[in-house]
Amino acid sequence: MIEFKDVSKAYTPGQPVVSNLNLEIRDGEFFVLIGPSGCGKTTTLKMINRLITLTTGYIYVDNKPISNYNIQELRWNMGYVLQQIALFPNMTVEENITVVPEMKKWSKEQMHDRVTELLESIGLDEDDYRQRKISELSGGEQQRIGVVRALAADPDIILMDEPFSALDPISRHNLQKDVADLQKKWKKTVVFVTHDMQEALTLGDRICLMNEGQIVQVGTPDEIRNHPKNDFVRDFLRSGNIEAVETQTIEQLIKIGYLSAIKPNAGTVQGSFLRNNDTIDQLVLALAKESEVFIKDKNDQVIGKVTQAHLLSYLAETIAIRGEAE
Ligand SMILES: Nc1ncnc2c1ncn2[C@@H]1O[C@H](COP(=O)(O)OP(=O)(O)OP(=O)(O)O)[C@@H](O)[C@H]1O
Repeated sequence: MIEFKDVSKAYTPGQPVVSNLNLEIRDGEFFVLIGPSGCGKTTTLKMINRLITLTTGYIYVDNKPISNYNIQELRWNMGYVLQQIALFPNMTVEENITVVPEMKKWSKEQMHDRVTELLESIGLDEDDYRQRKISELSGGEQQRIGVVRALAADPDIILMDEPFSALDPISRHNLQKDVADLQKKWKKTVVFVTHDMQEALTLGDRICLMNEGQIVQVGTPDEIRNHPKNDFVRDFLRSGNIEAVETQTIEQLIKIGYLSAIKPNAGTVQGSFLRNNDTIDQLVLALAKESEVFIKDKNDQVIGKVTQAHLLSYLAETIAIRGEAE
């Protein structure tokens, strides 16, 4: 667990950019820090691995103040992924991934197996990618390597600072999915900074919305969407084109009848699947590739399918309604 107790940071004495932060980030949780530019997200994140020294208060990792840790021990146990890909361009993929395991004196065999495992986990062919130089990879591939490098020495905590903001929407979406899958698989505690509300709602188990160095609201995506604490939270939701949960999830299409039944006795259903509480954005991406997508409910039961025609009709209606409102 990571715990903030009355934490403040002032780069200039008397002018705190983060004030009286009290937070508990649970083990295995995907915790998102979000807020407008300059609100103190990066400062908060970097205080956790002591890249920035806090001014007052305490941060505890597993009940021990971070100041009591040997700094190497602390950082080796925290993966760190940045927006600017901080890989070594002239070194190979393998050499980049094994920087920390190398420092921790893992055996050659252990490191080789770990690289294989990590490349597999992000769908990159190990024979093709292991010996490639970073400079020979696309931006999306580089950022994938950045993510698995942070996982290489099996840290308990991963800190991520706007890791996908420089990527195109498709690479971004794919990497979001990879990171969500990796976090679930390896049960890491992730602290993730973003200013993109859609990203926060998709990835976060809990979201901490900050403004001017203070916490405005902490809650699950549903709590934030359904019970925004004040107008600032409402405005921030709107900035991500998120009005309210029911207008933005597949459930909305289902409610108005855009769901086709699947023939009884159709046998095993094959194709793409989404859940009724997934977002319309996810549906758009899925239906850009397939003509129909099967929808599951929260109990994992397939309840029907949504087609491209359904989506188009729904979007046309939404545009028409917006037009009337304006
Ligand atoms: N090294 C520094 N020295 C002085 N002031 C700083 C320093 N780093 C950040 N600040 C200031 O602290 C405040 C918070 O910055 P921080 O980078 O934490 O915000 P942020 O929410 O991550 O912003 P962004 O989304 O733009 O990255 C800003 O006003 C910034 O100008």
